Amino acid sequence: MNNNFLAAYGLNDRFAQEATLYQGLYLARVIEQYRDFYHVIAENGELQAEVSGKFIFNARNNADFPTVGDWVMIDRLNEHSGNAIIHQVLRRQSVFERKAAGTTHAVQIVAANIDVVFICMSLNYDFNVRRLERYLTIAFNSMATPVIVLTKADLCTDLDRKLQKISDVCAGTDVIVCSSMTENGYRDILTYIANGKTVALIGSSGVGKSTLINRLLGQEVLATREIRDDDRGRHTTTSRQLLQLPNGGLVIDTPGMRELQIESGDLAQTFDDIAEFAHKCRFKDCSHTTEPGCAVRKAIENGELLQDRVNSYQKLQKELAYEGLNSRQLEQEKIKNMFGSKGEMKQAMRQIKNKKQR
Ligand SMILES: Nc1nc2c(ncn2[C@@H]2O[C@H](COP(=O)(O)OP(=O)(O)OP(=O)(O)O)[C@@H](O)[C@H]2O)c(=O)[nH]1
Ligand SMILES: [Zn+2]
Repeated sequence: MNNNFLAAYGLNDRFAQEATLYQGLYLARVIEQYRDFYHVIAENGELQAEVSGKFIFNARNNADFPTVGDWVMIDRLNEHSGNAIIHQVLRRQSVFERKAAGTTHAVQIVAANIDVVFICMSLNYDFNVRRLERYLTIAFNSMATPVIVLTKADLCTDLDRKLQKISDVCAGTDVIVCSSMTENGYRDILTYIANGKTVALIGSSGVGKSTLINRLLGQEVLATREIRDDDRGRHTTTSRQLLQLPNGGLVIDTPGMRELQIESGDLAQTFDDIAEFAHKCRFKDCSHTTEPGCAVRKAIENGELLQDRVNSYQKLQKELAYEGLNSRQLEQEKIKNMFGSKGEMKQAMRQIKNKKQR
């Protein structure tokens, strides 16, 4: 297998190793998703592919189907006898999901195997610490590493105050300040995009994600807003969803990633300060509203916690869909199906756990 070529598409030892479980099949990465087929990159280059009938039969829900960023096992390396057939999706290292429109239970996977997710927020009108908390929750739940990117520094006059506000809610997450108005305005971001690493950008519309991706690409591949306004639709010049950057990194930019809202998430990590107090509440399922012996309310009274922050925690808690599985649970389910022996499964679970603790 020519893994050097695929390394430029993010192949690492973990996937290469898992691929050896599937004798006679070839490793490929999904770079684009259409309704009924995919574009994948394999060791000889790009191919059109579709899932096998057996795959469809065995799929339990949408989340089982390949998505952009997935590593898959296909049956051929050339197209001469029709589409390549996808037989298997390798276990995802990270996964971004959203609820499918109009349903309460079905989740839709929007991208997989992202190493670093840039949470983009502009320093002017979009600046909102509560929104940042939401995106951090999404990021932590995905198992990708979040980095906060503050855009449009040129439009901000009180940077220090805003940075302080951010450090109050997300100590431990790196923060980058950037601007497209200066030549080197994106230099710091590049330090997070190593060779073969896959990144993605999330954040509200208009914060400058396309501008940033174009800068990273070194060319105007994506239509930014001023171009889009008089030109129909977005991404007019390309429909690629997984792009290679000149420095060897990869960026995933799917419509789904752009529309991510908080739908599932593990709030504990984003709100670990609150969780610490909640631990000491008299009742295990304390809602921190009227219960006696509530350590969270006491912390607010003592000035150890901000009422605002607790409010947004409670609001998010309500919004979270607890029905259905979150992405981590989905992956665990999948491992169970994939690995026959308990030992193999345990090992895989340990890997996930280690990754989570990092
Ligand atoms: N002043 C200033 N404007 C910027 C900066 N970065 C982007 N913009 C402008 O902000 C507008 C929106 O930028 P886009 O890159 O299209 O935003 P986006 O996040 O991709 O938006 P969606 O595609 O809708 O998600 C454009 O007019 C950009 O030129 C910046 O650093 N400073
Ligand atoms: Zn309480």
